[in-house]
Amino acid sequence: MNIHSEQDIKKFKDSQLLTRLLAYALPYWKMVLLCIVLAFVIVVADLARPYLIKVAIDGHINGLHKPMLAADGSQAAQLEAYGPVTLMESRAYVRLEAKDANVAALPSGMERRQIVLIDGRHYMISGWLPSQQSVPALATEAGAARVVADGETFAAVPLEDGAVQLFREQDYQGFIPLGILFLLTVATASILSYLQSNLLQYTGQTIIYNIRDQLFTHLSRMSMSYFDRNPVGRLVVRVTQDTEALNQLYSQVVVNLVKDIIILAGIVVIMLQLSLKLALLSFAVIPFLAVLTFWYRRVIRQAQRNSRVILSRLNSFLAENLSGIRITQLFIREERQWQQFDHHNSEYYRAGMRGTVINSIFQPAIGFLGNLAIALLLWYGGANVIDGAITFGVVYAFTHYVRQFFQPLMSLAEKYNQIQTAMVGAERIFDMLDERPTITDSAAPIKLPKQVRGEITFEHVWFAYNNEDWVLKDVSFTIQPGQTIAFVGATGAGKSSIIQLINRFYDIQKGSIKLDGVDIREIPLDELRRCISIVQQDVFLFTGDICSNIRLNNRDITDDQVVEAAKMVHMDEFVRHLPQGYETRLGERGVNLSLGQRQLLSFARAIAFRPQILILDEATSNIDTETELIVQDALHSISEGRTTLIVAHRLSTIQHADQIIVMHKGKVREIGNHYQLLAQRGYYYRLYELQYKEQKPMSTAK
Ligand SMILES: Nc1ncnc2c1ncn2[C@@H]1O[C@H](COP(=O)(O)OP(=O)(O)OP(=O)(O)O)[C@@H](O)[C@H]1O
Repeated sequence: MNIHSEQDIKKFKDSQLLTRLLAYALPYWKMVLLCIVLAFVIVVADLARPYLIKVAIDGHINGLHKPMLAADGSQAAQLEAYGPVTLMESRAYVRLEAKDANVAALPSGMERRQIVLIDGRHYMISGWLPSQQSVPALATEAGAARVVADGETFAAVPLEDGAVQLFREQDYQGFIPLGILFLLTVATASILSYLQSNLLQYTGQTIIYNIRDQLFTHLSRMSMSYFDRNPVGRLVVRVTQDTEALNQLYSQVVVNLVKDIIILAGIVVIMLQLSLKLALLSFAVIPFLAVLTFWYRRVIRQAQRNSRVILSRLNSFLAENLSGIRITQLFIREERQWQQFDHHNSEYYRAGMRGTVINSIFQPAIGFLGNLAIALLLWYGGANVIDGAITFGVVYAFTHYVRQFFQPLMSLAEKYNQIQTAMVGAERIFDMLDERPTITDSAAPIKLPKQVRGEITFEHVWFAYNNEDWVLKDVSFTIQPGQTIAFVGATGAGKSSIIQLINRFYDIQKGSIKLDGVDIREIPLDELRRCISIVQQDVFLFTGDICSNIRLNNRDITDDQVVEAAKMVHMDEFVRHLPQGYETRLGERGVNLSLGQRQLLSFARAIAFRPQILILDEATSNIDTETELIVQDALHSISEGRTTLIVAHRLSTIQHADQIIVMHKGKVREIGNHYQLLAQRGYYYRLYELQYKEQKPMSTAK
């Protein structure tokens, strides 16, 4: 399988994903609950505003022309039951809500009054206009002013500006608490929104922090075969990008979704309360909305998945190609690599465009439906205001509520994107977390004694990386404690594989590998690895200084031990010449050290850890002959009392080994020391001959 072929994982049901995602949020349920409570208060404050405006319009701006009750000043206390009383010329007046005006029987001593506006002048008429759409006109009858409306005639008294002001006074007074309330709702909503968003961010970031930690710990336990299958780029995307998508889910979506639901429910309730007819009219667009949302959900989900898969491929490709940029440039493969990149890039572009097109249809369509609802309101509500069935304030409030109703729907697209991205991210993360390391401790591990002897036995070992092509076939040998053993053989013979098996980077399929007589599968992994150090041809340096690279942050290794190890491999002198000595920082992958210097550092690292078993896999291949002689010399003393395994192509480096194991096509071909093998005149002899033929005459006896 091509490692770039990022899979579209569809292992989990959405409900499973949600349950697992919620499980991460569970420890923070108090915070989440607090956020939801805050969201509730914010919604109440938000929804109160249009209602306050409605009260201002209907109660005060249009309040002057409401039907009134009038009584003698002495009855003012009685009138106060209806609302604030205005006193004018020893008469008391009180406004009635439109519905109170339908009461036919008047309490005794009370009269109907209403202020009407005709040709820019206010008149107080003795009675109520028959309906709100009545158009009053002035008529004079025997010198007295009369007002005629819908065939009814009312006695009328013109009101002076001062008198109108008197009636307006309660409106001016009414605006003050309304204004303060309005301001309070704005301030409350703003402050609580600030608190809520910070709290949400905090919760989201903490959850994601935990997930990232879990991922990293999980990854560091994974077996080598997992890393063979998964390119680094992909894993990096998982830990950084996919977790960020989850953060969005926790900090933006979850609580806001609850908030949106409260808003929608709240608006529906308020609308039904204010006017059943207008509410039903506004809801007429909901079926269209449902169809639109259903369509959107279906298409965007697929588009999102595609886009994520392609992005992951692009990232993996980038990560791999940037690490290998030297090779690309050396072999002048830029054009070809660019073509491949361009292919991924344009696929991602197309996937992105598809998402954009879908969104660019959905959002305006929702907007259109919202405006359609408002148009219906204006048409029907407007006509009803004129008829007097609905007040202007209600229609005004409705237009606001419809807008507020559609706002969460408009941002639904965005949220849906976030949810989808998060779900895809969650799928990948859980898929990764569910992958169990294939190399684990056995159920009942056997602890090693404090002092490991270092005897290694291979008994009929069969091994394949992919369970098919045998790399090692029936390999058996024993290495006595403290012995130095060398592996030789052609490229691909299986030497490095043997090394990888000893520290259980991979597990074998058949046979057994034993350390001090215990099958290594029974030994706790960290105990096994603690007693083995490996020096490889390709040395990896971590960002940090030389000292930390030698001791790999192991606090048990003192500074003196680091220096001692460096001295043993003759690295000390060179390090002391560096500007900051052991504290010299190494750039990413230690670009400021030569290959040979890196290998020396790797030697020092292996020695500092004082392992019982030392493995050198082509460890001196990059070191010059002179330094190699010094290192060989050092090796002599280092390998004293330690089991040492050496893989080398240069036979000169392994002649002193106690045993040489000659590998050929995954099998042990010959075993013996240098002289025994030469005497056998077999495969080793031929190798030796090839390497030394031109340098010195053959000597097989000593
Ligand atoms: N990580 C891996 N995944 C799959 N196959 C592998 C892996 N590493 C090595 N192999 C295969 O195993 C076989 C033996 O490889 P190994 O590295 O053990 O040989 P070697 O004798 O050490 O060779 P060299 O002298 O070149 O280092 C090779 O055919 C190689 O293709």
